[in-house]
Amino acid sequence: MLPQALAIPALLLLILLFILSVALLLNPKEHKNGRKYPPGPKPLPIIGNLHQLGKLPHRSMHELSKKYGPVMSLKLGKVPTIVISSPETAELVLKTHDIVFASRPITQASKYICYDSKGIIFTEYNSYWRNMMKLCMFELLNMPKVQSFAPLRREEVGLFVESLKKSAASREVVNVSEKIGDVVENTVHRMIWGKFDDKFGVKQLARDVLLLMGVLDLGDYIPWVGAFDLQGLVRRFKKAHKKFDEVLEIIIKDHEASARLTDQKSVQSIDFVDILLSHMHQSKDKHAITKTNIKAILLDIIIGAVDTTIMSVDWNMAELIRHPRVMKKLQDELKNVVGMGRMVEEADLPKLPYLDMVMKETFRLHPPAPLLPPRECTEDITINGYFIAKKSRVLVNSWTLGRDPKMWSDNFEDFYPERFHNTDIDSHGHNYQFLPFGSGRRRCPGMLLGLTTVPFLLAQLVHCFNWELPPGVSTDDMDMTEEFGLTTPRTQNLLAIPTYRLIKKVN
Ligand code: HEM
Repeated sequence: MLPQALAIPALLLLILLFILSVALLLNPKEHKNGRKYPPGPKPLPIIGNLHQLGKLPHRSMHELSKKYGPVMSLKLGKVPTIVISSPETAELVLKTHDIVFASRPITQASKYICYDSKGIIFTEYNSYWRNMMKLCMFELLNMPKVQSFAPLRREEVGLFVESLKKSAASREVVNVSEKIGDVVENTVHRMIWGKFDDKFGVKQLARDVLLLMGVLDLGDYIPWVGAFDLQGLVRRFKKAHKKFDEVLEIIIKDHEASARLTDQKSVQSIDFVDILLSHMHQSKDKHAITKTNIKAILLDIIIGAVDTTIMSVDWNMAELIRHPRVMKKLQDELKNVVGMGRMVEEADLPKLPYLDMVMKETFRLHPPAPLLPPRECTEDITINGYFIAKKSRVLVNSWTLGRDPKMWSDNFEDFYPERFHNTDIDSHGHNYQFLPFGSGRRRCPGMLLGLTTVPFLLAQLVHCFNWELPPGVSTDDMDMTEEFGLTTPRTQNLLAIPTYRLIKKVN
């Protein structure tokens, strides 16, 4: 018999143990080996929680996280996956423990299309990635380099405005999304290859690659689907890669030949291929840059730059047309700062605070990469009290962060750029409720370029033209549904009629 003094605590302990065991039986995942695992919906055999992703996984995960919390566990096929859904936990992953989450999983697409993951985006975190990132940051995407391409952007945007002016003169309905796509593609491709006539169809090949990269590849989650190529994707990946590679070879050979012919190219005509070729085989160690590395970087730059920029400008225009008050306020700012006699110059951008707020508000509601490209955890770690095993895939739901009512107040669903007024929230990745370019070591290296191209193009569209929807279409009819892929564009193209509004001839 237990002494009376101990009997009551022992009984209490027994009751407690019983309650705990029942709780563990009901939710066996949450505690194992003394570890507390993140909660999440129960996975099915083989597919795990794949069936719960729906057409728009960021939205499905948003709904699930309301029930399971900001560190949620899913099993995608056989891949343990953690979804991060609050600014506090995002900070733990992207700042406090950044190095543990700085790797990316290798996917079939990155293996077969992106030169066995030899670029930047889909590369594991290691000395190879650090070297490639350094090369990109110092040689291609730093501020002086971004500025050196300003004349190119100005020329392409000038052509873009001229073509819209023609449509305006004939009151044509313009496919604004397509036009934005063209000007962004022209700008990015010219920066990469220089002025070219695209006789090999590299733009279309790049489009094919971008489309394939966005397909949900079940082989990444259920190995036998990949091994037997049941979706037929591996065949398509290899075919797209081969075609793209053949054209790249020709373009690179062309550049090598012209480099031999002309010792000195003018600074303005130097493109990314020239810059990268000048670094080829410079060092003798394992980090020497080879032609394959160059091709992989060029492809990753296309993957990183094209669709993100197009969809950013497109969503901005769609939101502005839906919100005439905001459009008018932005046009007034442009009128006051730039005047009605000329187009916007890049030098004007820092003097346009409302334009900056509009762009941020669009990024908040429509982040181009709503789940950020996946990270992979490189060691066992505990986040917010939850154990996360090495090799888990980690998704930061940037779309949810932009809708956190604690951070953005109850009107978080509204398009209201003024919410950024008098705040120090910027796009650089240290405000964890707002991560359009990600954060930490893997933050977007093209951020400066993106933060120049997007507002420059947008400002031009808004300053040079008034926009109205086609006859019979009202703002309520605008379909704002998203499509999930590598980025998250609108499913419908934006159609509108421009009216030219500048007074003098465009300079
Ligand atoms: C509006 C434009 C853009 C947006 C919104 C955007 C967004 C992003 C995001 C969210 C990431 C993932 C960051 C993370 O995991 O923390 C990323 C990565 C990346 N972006 Fe961008 N991006 C844009 C433009 C560009 C441009 C113009 C380039 C290149 C010229 C570029 C190249 C890359 C690359 C190479 C990575 C991979 C970085 C790594 O994994 O180490 N991006 N971008």
